[in-house]
Amino acid sequence: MTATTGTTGAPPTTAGGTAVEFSGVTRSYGAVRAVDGLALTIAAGETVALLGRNGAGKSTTLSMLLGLLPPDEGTVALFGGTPEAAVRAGRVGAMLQDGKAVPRVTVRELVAFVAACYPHPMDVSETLELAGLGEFAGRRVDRLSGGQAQRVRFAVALAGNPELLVLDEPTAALDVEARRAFWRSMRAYARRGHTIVFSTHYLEEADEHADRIVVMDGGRVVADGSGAAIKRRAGGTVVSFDLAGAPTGPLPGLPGVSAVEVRGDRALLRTADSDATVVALAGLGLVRGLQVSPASLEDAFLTLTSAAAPLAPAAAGTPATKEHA
Ligand SMILES: Nc1ncnc2c1ncn2[C@@H]1O[C@H](COP(=O)(O)OP(=O)(O)OP(=O)(O)O)[C@@H](O)[C@H]1O
Repeated sequence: MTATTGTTGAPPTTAGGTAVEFSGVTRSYGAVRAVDGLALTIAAGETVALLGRNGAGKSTTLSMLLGLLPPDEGTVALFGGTPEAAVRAGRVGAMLQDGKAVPRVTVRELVAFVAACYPHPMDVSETLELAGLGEFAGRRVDRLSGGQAQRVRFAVALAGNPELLVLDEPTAALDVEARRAFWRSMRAYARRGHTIVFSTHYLEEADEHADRIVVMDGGRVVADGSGAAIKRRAGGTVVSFDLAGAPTGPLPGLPGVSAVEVRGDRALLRTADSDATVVALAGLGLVRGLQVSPASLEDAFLTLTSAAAPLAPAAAGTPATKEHA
């Protein structure tokens, strides 16, 4: 990707190379293993979503990436050096989940102050524009709504014109319109050749805005690839029907079936061969309300993580795979 900027100074651009590298990283809090043997390489210029449920280990991963938390085991490298060195050199901008507003300064003053701390900052007006703060530039930062304050945190992350932008659940407090505007800005920043890592609970956001989705669960990477590749890997087809009191015992053994889930009186079978599954179901007389549909990204996500508690787990014990569409 080529970097084009309309910024002041001469921002360093990362043409190729590795931006982020986790090798065998583990981190526990007491008895809780928040991140468990993480190996992850992110190339410069990639936009990567860390997708996972509450407690999957995303924030802990991002804290280690930023050098805010040391790993118990393993190493984290940014641009081939330590996270601390990359942060000190102004190569990293971060937007974390919390962060208190500084009282009594205006949005523009705050962004200008932060920009001045970096060797190759972005032009302040451009930063405000990109973060959707043009009309609030003169407003005190402690007099903003939750969504506006979130945009200020985005502006602060952008101010240094970082090569690597790290965003922990960046759209959590934003309404639909602000969310759209945020992603537009983020994509514009990514097009300049910068690397972006963001965490999210939202499958659609990950699918729509990232080049690559890293699905975490229980501190581990359970899938890594494009949205399409993840759907392919965990998806296949879902065949569903009304159980009407029929026993579920034979379902996991039907041809093609990789996972079985029961929601109320409905059985959902994930299958790699829907024709064979449907024929077998017909043989058992289980065709009431029969539906055959492609697996959604959400289906894939539920298969890859343990939330669905499938009767016959599809991928239990299999290592995470990496695929690209
Ligand atoms: N400071 C802490 N002390 C003890 N346990 C913690 C601490 N921070 C996180 N944990 C635990 O570590 C695990 C991973 O938490 P983490 O915050 O990294 O997950 P997450 O994917 O970011 O979750 P969320 O989406 O809810 O922010 C969870 O089980 C959490 O309860």
